[in-house]
Amino acid sequence: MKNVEHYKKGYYMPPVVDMSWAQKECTDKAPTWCSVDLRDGNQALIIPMSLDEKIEFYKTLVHMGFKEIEVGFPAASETEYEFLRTLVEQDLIPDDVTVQVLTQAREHIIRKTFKALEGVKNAIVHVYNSTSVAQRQQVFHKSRAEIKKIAVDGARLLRDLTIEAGANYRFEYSPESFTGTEPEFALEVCNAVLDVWQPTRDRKAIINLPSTVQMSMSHIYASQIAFLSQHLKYRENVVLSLHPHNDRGCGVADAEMGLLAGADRIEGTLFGNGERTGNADIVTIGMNMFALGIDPELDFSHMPELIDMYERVTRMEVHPRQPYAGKLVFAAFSGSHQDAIAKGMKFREERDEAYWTVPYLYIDPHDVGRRYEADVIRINSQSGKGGVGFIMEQKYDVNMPKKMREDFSYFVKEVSDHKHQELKPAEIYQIFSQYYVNTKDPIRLENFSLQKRADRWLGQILLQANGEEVILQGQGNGQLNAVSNAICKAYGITITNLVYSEHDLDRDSGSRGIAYFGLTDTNGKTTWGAGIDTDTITASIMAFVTAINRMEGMTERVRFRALKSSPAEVGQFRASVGQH
Ligand SMILES: CC(=O)SCCNC(=O)CCNC(=O)[C@H](O)C(C)(C)COP(=O)(O)OP(=O)(O)OC[C@H]1O[C@@H](n2cnc3c(N)ncnc32)[C@H](O)[C@@H]1OP(=O)(O)O
Ligand SMILES: CC(C)C(=O)C(=O)O
Ligand SMILES: [Mg+2]
Repeated sequence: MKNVEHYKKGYYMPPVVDMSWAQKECTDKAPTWCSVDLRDGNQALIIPMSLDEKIEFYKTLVHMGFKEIEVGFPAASETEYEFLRTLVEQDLIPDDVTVQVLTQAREHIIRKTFKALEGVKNAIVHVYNSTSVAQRQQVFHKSRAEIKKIAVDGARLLRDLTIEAGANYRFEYSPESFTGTEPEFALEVCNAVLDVWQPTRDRKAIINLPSTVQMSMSHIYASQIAFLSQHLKYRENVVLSLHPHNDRGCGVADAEMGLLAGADRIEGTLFGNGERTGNADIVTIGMNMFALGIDPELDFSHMPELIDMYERVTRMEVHPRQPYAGKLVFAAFSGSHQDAIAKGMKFREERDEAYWTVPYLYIDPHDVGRRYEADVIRINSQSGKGGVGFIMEQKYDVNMPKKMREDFSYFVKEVSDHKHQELKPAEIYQIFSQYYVNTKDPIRLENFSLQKRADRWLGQILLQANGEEVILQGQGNGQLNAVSNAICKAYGITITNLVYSEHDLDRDSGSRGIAYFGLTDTNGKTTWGAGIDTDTITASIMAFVTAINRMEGMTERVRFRALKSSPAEVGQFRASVGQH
């Protein structure tokens, strides 16, 4: 690509670092989470949230279990200031929740921030200044010592104003643009800040290391974190926090690796909203833990409602492929995946497995409030019999014979291919009803009678065919046999193989049953049909008639034979079966 020579790495390797953390597989407990949706997320929106929208978002965060929430930058605007005041005045901060506020390391901004905090019981005051080489050179025009002084002066003011307020606020410091800062210098500044705050076991300080702009692969960021974790003063009294952004698309990976490297806390947002490419996505990080059997201690089980709130108040959209949350993340369109999922679900049901192992589904969609029928098996021209069968069985109780499933799924696939559209379960059922159940063309079952004579059954069947009424007669060793013989003889059909099954439609309010017939002709071609009725024998005859109707050339056959009975014969038959 042109202009590649304009770029070089913008990060700095730590001088020495113990990399043994890289041997760990995963974290074994949830970190302290801090949502920065209402500050970092909000400052990245085209239209920042209104007061009411912030309150709604805040209440959701509390409900999900966040114990630390950065509620804003009170010195930034009237809305930001008012929001914190509203939380205080409406008593919206539970005792176990700490609100966090961000401030630049500038005196008038810090003072305004403290004013906004009046009456807050538990607060974290978060002060930052940029320490990177680029910002020292281009923005602040200051030496390392002068940059350190901004941080230390800010830290002192936080300490003094807290004492003055008689409060017990906790403090957080961020060397902003940490990823573009030499790790030794970031360490020097953080240690100088900690020297001012003198953190204790009961009042720990938070050192937050942001990838304000992500500049390296995740193991490099993590080795920078490890370096600070291993060399910070007062380490046991410091909560080491991460604040990854996503410029290289690795925000979640940075958070996960940073935790392995020694961090205790994560700042991030729901669905990764935030400046430019966003902040680290707490939903993904938390759900990644969940999927490994580690309790994230945040509740993501109402994901659809969470998305609804998020999209409404931020005016952002959750991407359909957003991990764990997107509309399509549990969807399988392709036949072999659907087949494996349907079999995996059955296996799980039969074996009552303790652990989730269903192929192609990383987690159980139910755990995040999603539904199998609507979200998992989705039908289009890539789908197969497993998927169509799954929908028909799970949603409509229709359990077709295996070969019929195949036949029906090819039929459905063709419809989808021609329409160039996904087919929803209701559309699939409609296709089934229209083409495979109780069909009336070219022959329509009007009535029938069955009588047993010695060990034989005599069948009479009244049909409407070719615009005429016709009574057919046949006999056989069973009821269905008598009817099928009558029809086959009349229309010259030879059946070489026959498959039959039936079952109740358990969820059907009219307590109907369904019967299926597969009829193989002399060319070896099998045609399928189904019949639904409250009476089992009627359902079976309907299924047989449907399979006959669906046979190739049946319309021509019916027209050619042009069978008809006289009105007197039909009237007599009707009277004999009690039909008027
Ligand atoms: C990576 C991050 O997300 S950091 C958070 C960023 N978020 C925001 O900025 C949103 C809220 N901010 C605001 O509303 C405004 O910036 C305010 C109200 C806080 C301040 O506005 P202004 O007074 O106009 O200052 P502005 O933010 O433009 O900063 C410019 C000055 O502050 C200095 N400055 C910027 N950040 C800091 C800091 N963290 N500490 C100390 N000084 C700083 C700059 O060097 C510059 O100084 P100069 O005037 O001597 O050149
Ligand atoms: C204020 C700091 C922590 C920040 O948002 C960043 O550096 O990304
Ligand atoms: Mg940020």
